[in-house]
Amino acid sequence: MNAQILDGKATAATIKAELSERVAALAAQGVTPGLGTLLVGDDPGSRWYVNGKHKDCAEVGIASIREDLPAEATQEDIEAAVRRLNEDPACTGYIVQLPLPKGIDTNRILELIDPDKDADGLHPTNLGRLVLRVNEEITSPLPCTPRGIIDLMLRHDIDLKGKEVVVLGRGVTVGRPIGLLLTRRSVNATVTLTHTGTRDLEGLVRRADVVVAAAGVKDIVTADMVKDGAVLIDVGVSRETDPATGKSKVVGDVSAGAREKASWYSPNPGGVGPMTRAMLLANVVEMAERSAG
Ligand SMILES: Nc1nc(=O)c2c([nH]1)NC[C@@H]1CN(c3ccc(C(=O)N[C@@H](CCC(=O)O)C(=O)O)cc3)C=[N+]21
Repeated sequence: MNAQILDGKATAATIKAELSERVAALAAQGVTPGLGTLLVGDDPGSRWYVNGKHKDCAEVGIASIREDLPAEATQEDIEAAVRRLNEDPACTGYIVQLPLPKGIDTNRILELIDPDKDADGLHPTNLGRLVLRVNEEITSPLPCTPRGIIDLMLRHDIDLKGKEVVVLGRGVTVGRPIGLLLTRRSVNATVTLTHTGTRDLEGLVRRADVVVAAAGVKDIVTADMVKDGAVLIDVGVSRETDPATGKSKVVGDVSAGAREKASWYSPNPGGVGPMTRAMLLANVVEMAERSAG
């Protein structure tokens, strides 16, 4: 089978164009959404991600607010920056770039974020709302990566009702929250969450109509594990040096052989990453729309 590509980059561009119109409508009401970022330290990867978020904002007309702290910043310094963002009226939503330096109590920082400004949708209050609101509309920010994965499939008319979805990886940003979204009545998928303690991973994956691979283990999804015609969403990020160029490159969880058996395949890079960024913008626009009434 020749898998069709779930092109996250192109889909994200479409979403950004839609969001630009909504930002223009807000501007007509005198409202400008503003995304804040809090970055601690000088890790080049984290800096690259944060710069990308501000570039995305500029493209759709969202204002940018930056708090950049040195690697030596203390718990108190970071908490003070969170309070500034909570109080800044120009900042309608913001993210704390993860990971934070060693020695920092990350959960304490994340819990200080005003839930109404939680652009990542990862504050305990917003995760709790996701748990509680099974059927009714959710009017709080949703976790960006899970939302992006589901949106990418639905925009390609992949029907998820009654489908068996197997998720690899129990991380807080993808594996744990995605089941909450997929099992809402409006989506109605059946979800199995697998992790390092799972027995018979192969057997579970072989049943799956949709595999969301977010383990962060290169090629963990092999051809013999995958049902013909499955939808494969490659989320995991590992880095390795490309022998041809000597440069570091992203490698996903889905092997080349597995890809061949898929009906649809979301590549990595070029799939879920750009969708995550687009959903961050969607959360910021929606938060501004809600506060504009
Ligand atoms: N508070 C917080 N929120 C996050 O959402 C968050 C975070 N911290 N820390 C780090 C991870 C990672 N993450 C990515 C976002 C976009 C791409 C992305 O757009 N990647 C491109 C390019 C990849 C490349 O070539 O390096 C792609 O997949 O095509 C990747 C990774 C968000 N994260």
